[in-house]
Amino acid sequence: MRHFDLVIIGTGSGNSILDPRFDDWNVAIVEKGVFGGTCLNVGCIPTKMFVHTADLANAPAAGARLGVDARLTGVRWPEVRDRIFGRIDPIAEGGRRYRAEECANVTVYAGEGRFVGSKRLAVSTGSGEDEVITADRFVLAAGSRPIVPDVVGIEQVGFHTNEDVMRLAELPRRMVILGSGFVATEFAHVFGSFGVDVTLVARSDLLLRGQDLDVATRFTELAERRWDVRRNRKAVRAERDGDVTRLHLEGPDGAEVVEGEALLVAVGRRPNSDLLNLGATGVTTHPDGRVVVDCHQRTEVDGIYALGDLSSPYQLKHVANHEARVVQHNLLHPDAPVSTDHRFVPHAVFSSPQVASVGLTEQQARARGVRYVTATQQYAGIAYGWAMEDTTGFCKLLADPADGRLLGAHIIGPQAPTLIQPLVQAMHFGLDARSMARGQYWIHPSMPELVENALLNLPLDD
Ligand SMILES: Cc1cc2nc3c(=O)[nH]c(=O)nc-3n(C[C@H](O)[C@H](O)[C@H](O)COP(=O)(O)OP(=O)(O)OC[C@H]3O[C@@H](n4cnc5c(N)ncnc54)[C@H](O)[C@@H]3O)c2cc1C
Ligand SMILES: NC(=O)c1ccc[n+]([C@@H]2O[C@H](COP(=O)([O-])OP(=O)(O)OC[C@H]3O[C@@H](n4cnc5c(N)ncnc54)[C@H](O)[C@@H]3O)[C@@H](O)[C@H]2O)c1
Repeated sequence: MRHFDLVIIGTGSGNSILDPRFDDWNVAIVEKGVFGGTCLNVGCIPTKMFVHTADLANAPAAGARLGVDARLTGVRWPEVRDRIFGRIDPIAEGGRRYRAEECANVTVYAGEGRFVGSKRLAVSTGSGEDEVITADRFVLAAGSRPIVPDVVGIEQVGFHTNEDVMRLAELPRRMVILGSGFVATEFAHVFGSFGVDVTLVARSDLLLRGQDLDVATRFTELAERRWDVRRNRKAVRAERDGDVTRLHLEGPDGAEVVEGEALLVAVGRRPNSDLLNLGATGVTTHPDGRVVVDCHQRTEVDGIYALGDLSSPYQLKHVANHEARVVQHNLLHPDAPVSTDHRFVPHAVFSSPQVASVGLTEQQARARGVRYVTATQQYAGIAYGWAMEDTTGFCKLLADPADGRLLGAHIIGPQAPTLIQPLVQAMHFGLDARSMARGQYWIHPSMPELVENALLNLPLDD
């Protein structure tokens, strides 16, 4: 039985832990899927390559209003798809080859890991025979996977998830998307822009309902102009009839049916902890399946760490990367561990319009009884937004009226993920709203004046 100094399960963020400081460690990496994990292969990176392409496909329609007549004459889906994965796949394979062939201290196991005892992992290698390996330390970085909702017949209809929808052989004429969060709204933008008729089925009253209420409301209003949005619907049954998938819904007006040539399921992701038989090694999980870790990313078992979607309350790549850096430090310096900082985790939804957010929403501030004031600045009210003739975007801020400390920031509109970053910085480094607004130049006429004016609008105590 081979024994290692360290075994890493999962090659998404887990793979980034190894740097030259680990060159004299005997390490095994276990990966059951494609090297590089979700973000590279089926998540952040390819989706944003499709989103960028979708934004271009949308440009002619947006131009007409401003007197620029252009026409979208077609989207060459097979070329778009192959261009994107022609860039992604070699990176995944290159990463695997580098670890397997060029890192003398690293053994790559291509198979599924499953604990069979205390710090004992069985790896299925496909040959029928499992290999059991042991280690002093483990890093659990096994990520998450799409949830399949409890809908009668769904397993039989051949639904898609983010794992395969970006590699469709051809664009469907119509697509039904079940879900109303990040994945659903990003893919609705992509496929809708490419000419697919999108029907979005939301269980809730609002799309992106985790966002600040004003943002979610505005996003939902705009989405209803682009896609066939069915809100407050419960999907009860799915069936396939030739090329068509039908989804039977129950809603406020009773039963109805939506249909399309493709069905995309995007109703959230669950941690892969259930695949690891963690009980055998003493690692515990929360009721939602997340591995229990402390602020140093340590599980309850000495020497076993966890990170990313497997354990985090945030299923975001920048969070998984941050947690991987914490684990990396703590493996090297177990007697001087550093902590994870989850205080101000931003996120962005790359749909259309774009959305970005950090800190408390107004509904969270109210529920927590926090004293706050808010201010909202429309894009239309700053020079560049006015020049663009934007009529729907805004920046909303929440701050402590006593000291001007920012509590939350929410932007919906062009370049929202970029515009939010100075606000993330202000929150991290404790910069108050007044100093931030008045203590520096803001380039005129540029988009960040949106942030400047939102800050100036805050009704802070004198
Ligand atoms: C469509 C989509 C778009 C996204 N876009 C963004 C975005 O724009 N920005 C952002 O911040 N986040 C985004 N995310 C979220 C982001 O991709 C994840 O938060 C991040 O990739 C999680 O990284 P991880 O290392 O925890 O897990 P992963 O990258 O999923 O890595 C886990 C790896 O472990 C392997 N594995 C699992 N179980 C086992 C086992 N038992 N044995 C061996 N190997 C195993 C898996 O095959 C996988 O390769 C997106 C997610 C999706 C689905
Ligand atoms: N831009 C980004 O950073 C990005 C992009 C994609 C995914 N992600 C990450 O991946 C995670 C998963 O994305 P997601 O969109 O799958 O999940 P999500 O949690 O964002 O949204 C899931 C939605 O599905 C709804 N839902 C749940 N069960 C349902 C059912 N049976 N029928 C209809 N609707 C149902 C929920 O109410 C929720 O609104 C995100 O939370 C996010 O952390 C991030």
